[in-house]
Order: sequence, then structure tokens, then C-alpha cells
Amino acid sequence: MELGLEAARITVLPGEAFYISDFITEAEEDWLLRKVTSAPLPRWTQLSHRRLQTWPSALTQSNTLLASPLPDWLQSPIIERFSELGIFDDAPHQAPNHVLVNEYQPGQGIMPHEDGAAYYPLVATVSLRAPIVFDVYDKHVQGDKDESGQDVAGKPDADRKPHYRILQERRSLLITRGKMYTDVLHGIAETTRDEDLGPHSICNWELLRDKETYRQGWYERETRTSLTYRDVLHVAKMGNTLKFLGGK
Ligand SMILES: O=C(O)CCC(=O)C(=O)O
Ligand SMILES: [Fe+2]
Repeated sequence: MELGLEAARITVLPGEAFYISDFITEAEEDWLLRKVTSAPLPRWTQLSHRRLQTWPSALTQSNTLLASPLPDWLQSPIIERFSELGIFDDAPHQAPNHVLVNEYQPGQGIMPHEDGAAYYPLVATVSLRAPIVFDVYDKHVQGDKDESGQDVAGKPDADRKPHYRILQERRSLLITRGKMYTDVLHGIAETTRDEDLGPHSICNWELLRDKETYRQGWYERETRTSLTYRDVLHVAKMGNTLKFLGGK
């Protein structure tokens, strides 16, 4: 990965994170959004503070993915670009095999959490439609829940402040891996307005495509959609599926 991505590194972070502001074109963004919104309604899981599509399918209770290719629209051009950058070269399957599509309305977000042991510790997130601030919290106060442990609704401490804030512009790519995956929590505030923006508070400020938009220090949230690409460690081939569903 290393050479192509070095210029995209968010250097102040303790772990490894990379931000590419112009990862997809406007036409690609439009097309991806049409694909997301034209998925049949049962594809969506409505959660209390966002809604979610899971591709190709949800993991089993033992965090296993039943082998199945991602749909073409989630593969090309995004996964081809990941290959060019070598992002998943060290992952067990050398490519992502799972994508969560999250949609946040203004006022919605996701509680501080970690993504857990089901995945190789690398997440590549493509942002669509509107910017959002992604918060990074120190780990771990009691009561935090793993993302794989059903309940997203564990209340964060009222006075807990994010340690770092990453501004994700529409059409950008954010990669977090290693210690950024294992040693910190991440979340998105439930707010209608992201405030206190500037070089002092946004750790990828220098990498933004359009700093001018945020010079005033705030923006109103609009609907934002994210595609989060991961490599699930355990994959069951269909031939083994019946045995697998039957138990041990
Ligand atoms: O929407 C995002 O950028 C983050 C989503 C997230 O943290 C997750 O799906 O685990
Ligand atoms: Fe997450």
C-alpha cells in the first residue's frame, strides 16, 4: 500500500489512518447512490439512529460470512482502486468481502464502538452525498459494546469528548487500520450541525479537498451515506454451509 498512500496519511493520529478526498467522481457518486436507494426495501435494516444494508449478507452468530460475491456495483470501480493502492494486500483474502451501507439523517449517528474481531483490522470507508465528522475516542470505559454485540445503544458518558475528529467529505475515502482499529473507539455524533471545525480540531484538515466550505467553522448535516469495506476473517463455502448451519 505504502507508497501510493503515504501522502494521504493522517499524521497526528496514534495509529494508522489515511484520507483521500477525491476518491470517486461526482458521476460515480450519483450512480452509487442510485444503486443504494434502488435496493429493495427489505435490504434495509432500520436501527434507532440510522439505517443499514449488509452485503452480501449478515454474518452468522459465530461471525462467519457465507461465501457469496459482492454485487458488481460495490466492486467496480471501488475495489479495483483499492487493489491499485494495495490497501488489502495483507488481509487474509487480499480484498474486502463485506460491505455495510450506513445512512444517517441529520441528527442521527452511531455510538462510540469498535468493529470487533470478526474482521481483519482494516476498514475502508467511502462517503457519499454529504460530509460528516467521524469521532475517535480513547478506549475503554465500562459499558462500551462491541459492534458485533447487537446493541448499538449503549449510552456514552455524557461528558466524554472525542480525542480526535476526522472530517469526511463526500466522495472521500478514509482508511483506518492497525491500532486505529484495535485500540480506540469510533462514533458519529447525533447532531444536526457539526461545529468547532478548523485546523485546531480536525486532524485531517490539511488533506481536505475544500477547506473553504468549512472556514466558517460549522455546517448543517444532510443525509450522508457510507460504504464500509472490510475483510471478514471466517468464510464458509457453500459446500460446508449445511454442516455449518447444523451446528458443530
Ligand atoms: O458510517 C461510518 O462512517 C461509520 C460506520 C461504522 O462505524 C460501522 O458501520 O461500524
Ligand atoms: Fe464502526
